[in-house]
Amino acid sequence: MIRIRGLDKRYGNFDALKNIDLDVAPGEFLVVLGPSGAGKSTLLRCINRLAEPSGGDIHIDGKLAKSDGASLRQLRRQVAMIFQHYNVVPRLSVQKNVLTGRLGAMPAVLSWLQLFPRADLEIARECLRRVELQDKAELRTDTLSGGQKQRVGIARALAQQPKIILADEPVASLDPKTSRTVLNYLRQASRELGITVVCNLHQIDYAREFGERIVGVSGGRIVFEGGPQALTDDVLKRIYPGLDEGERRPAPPTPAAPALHHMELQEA
Ligand SMILES: Nc1ncnc2c1ncn2[C@@H]1O[C@H](COP(=O)(O)OP(=O)(O)OP(=O)(O)O)[C@@H](O)[C@H]1O
Repeated sequence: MIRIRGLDKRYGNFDALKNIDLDVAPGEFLVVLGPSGAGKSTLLRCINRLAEPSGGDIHIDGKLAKSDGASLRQLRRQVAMIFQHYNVVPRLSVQKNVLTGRLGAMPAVLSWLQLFPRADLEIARECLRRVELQDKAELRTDTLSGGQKQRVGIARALAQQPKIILADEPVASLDPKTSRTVLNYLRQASRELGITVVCNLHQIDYAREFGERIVGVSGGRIVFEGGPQALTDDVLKRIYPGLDEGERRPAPPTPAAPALHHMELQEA
């Protein structure tokens, strides 16, 4: 579904990605693991052309990705994105946020007027049902907890009916229990709908639990590719050079201070 060959991305003199070769199979749930600054976000942003590669080729579903307007529109319809900070519109209802996933598929005049055909309203309802937020459809999105906002982000991505979802650290701002819930919704959708998912994660334990395959990125290069069982201590040393064993161990199941806010807002 995704075929990357010789991908380079430079920012000035800095090599953010160096000679990346990567294949992602249709329907696969691939986790990209690596320390901060490794190049994980840059990799996703090159795949959907939010960042222009400095060299190399990316094929999506057999087609060479290009940067002209028509190619970009087609690419953005096929590839949805989920962000760390949810990127929902706070004052809009949950349903309207999900419907924004339909805008790329609508005639321009209807999207300007925000007139959604009945079929799109049905798609939005079905996507909200998948993340079990159908009862919150009419609420303003800023009344939801962090985990619920990310479920809206997933529903919006699904409403796009994409072939690929790129998830850029989708649970970095959430406590462990909520993180697993959110990743489960994403995995379920991928399995049931056959959507290819590339998911950037910081957390080793989630990578092992959710990744069908894991790619380790360090210093802009792929330093590991394999199944969760192959993610040994030696491999982790390659992905996280300079960190001692204790630091590489999964975080204890207590939420970090910033996540407490989300915990307080969670549903009972
Ligand atoms: N627009 C930019 N201009 C200059 N440098 C950039 C830009 N975007 C990213 N970089 C640099 O490229 C490197 C890789 O960044 P990237 O955001 O891809 O890392 P990451 O692995 O996603 O990190 P994190 O987990 O902290 O988000 C970093 O050193 C970053 O500072």
